Amino acid sequence: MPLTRRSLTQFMAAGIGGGLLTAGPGVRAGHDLGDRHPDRNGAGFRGPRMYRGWILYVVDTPPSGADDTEADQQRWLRQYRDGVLVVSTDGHIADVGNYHEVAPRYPDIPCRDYRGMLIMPGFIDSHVHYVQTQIIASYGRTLLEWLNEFAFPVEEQFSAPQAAAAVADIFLRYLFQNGTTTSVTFAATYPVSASALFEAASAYDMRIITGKTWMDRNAPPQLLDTPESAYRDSRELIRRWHGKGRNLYAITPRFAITSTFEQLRLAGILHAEYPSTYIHTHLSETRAELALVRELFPGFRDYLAVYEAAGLVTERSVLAHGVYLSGSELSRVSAARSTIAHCPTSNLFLASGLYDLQRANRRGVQTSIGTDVGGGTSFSLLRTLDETYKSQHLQGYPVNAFEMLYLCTLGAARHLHLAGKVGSLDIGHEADFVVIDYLAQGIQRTRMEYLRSTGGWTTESMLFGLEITGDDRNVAATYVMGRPVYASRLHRGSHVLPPSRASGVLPEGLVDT
Ligand SMILES: Nc1nc2[nH]cnc2c(=O)[nH]1
Repeated sequence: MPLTRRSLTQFMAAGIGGGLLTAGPGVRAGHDLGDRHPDRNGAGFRGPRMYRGWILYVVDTPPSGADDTEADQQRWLRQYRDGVLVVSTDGHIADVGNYHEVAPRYPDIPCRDYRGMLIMPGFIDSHVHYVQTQIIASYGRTLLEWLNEFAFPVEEQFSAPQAAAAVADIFLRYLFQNGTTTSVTFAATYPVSASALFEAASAYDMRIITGKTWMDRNAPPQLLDTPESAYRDSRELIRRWHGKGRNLYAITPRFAITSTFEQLRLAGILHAEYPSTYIHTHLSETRAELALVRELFPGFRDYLAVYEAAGLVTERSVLAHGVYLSGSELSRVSAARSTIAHCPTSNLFLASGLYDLQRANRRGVQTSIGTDVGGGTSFSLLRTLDETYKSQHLQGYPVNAFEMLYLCTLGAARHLHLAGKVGSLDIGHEADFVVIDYLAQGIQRTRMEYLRSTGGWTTESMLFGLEITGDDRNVAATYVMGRPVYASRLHRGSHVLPPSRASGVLPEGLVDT
């Protein structure tokens, strides 16, 4: 079934449920609340803000069992049922706590009322391919066929700066629509494809981790680079983007099948030269891939050993999938403090296999969650947690609601060395947060009414219901560095500007929220 390529014009016209609200770099001036001042566009005021709602976030690793009492939960959970989040002008969290204790301290700061909704840290997607946005749900193939038939052809389009910029912008809007505020994403082999995403993310002051993909074999010739060109181009991109604003660079060899050892070795050398970059690659996703890696690298004891020999297994490595890792490989991933990005919607869609989270936990392996679009089937981390639960439950590990939240907020932030910045709503963090209407769907209200009547309505049951039934319909608003970047049509107030035009042009003016 050949992929029909939609023109970008058609693509951009495709609707998104809510709307982009505002973009542009925030003002950085320390962590004080700051003075009110006109926005750079001159429309509306930027100043400190308060947000009232049910504030919920994890502050430490939740235990695996599901039977902690609410008192035990104090160790690793923060929640303020009638809470308030105070955000400074420079987009950091200045205060957080119970509304009636905290709000009186800030009598002059306007408050947005989100009572009846949750306020949680923005989600962190630890593995996704922005360049595969258009090929989501491409039918009936397993990984290697799917790459040849769908992924490689669409990625060829990203040599054109305009095409890359258009998809980068719409990709970010899908992330915001789904409450995602940090993303570790593949680009294509073309350097311009990485620059386009850095540029688009910079316009929102969003934290993005990406890099050009390295591939010097086993892919269409148009997509190939060489060890030297990949090294040179990546080094140039690192110098241009890494650490600029909130942008971070990931050295991104696709996987062992599409790189010679010489290329992998150069990727490792580049990482050693720029140790604050990340390594982002795929590892041990399908049996067919494993067999091919064995053929291509006959001298190595296993798949991981290829990356180890190239210097690619470090505490800054994000290794996507890890479905078929041996005990020895898991122990070595754990010792290196690398992270496995678990991508259940993709693993099920491509029939790759089931990642064993409990086994990984027992070996001390750090796991985060990735949507892996376009192999994955949704940009929603909530949808992805639903599939996480099912994939793990099938293997005897019905992962609990708080562990799932941890995996795509604080846990991911820790694994990415971003703790203290994102993944939490404690004071001093960057104000990336999502407002969740946990009763947006009728079935969620029906469920709550039943649980309330039977005494089963707790934070945990609310959260679990959200993770299993939730999706972008539950995302009321998304904020990046304290600025609103998305508000759903359902939840938008009259003070909010109309959505941007579908052309992808950024809206003028600001939302006074
Ligand atoms: N899911 C997935 N696995 C890969 N392995 C190598 N490339 C890819 C890709 O694009 N998607």
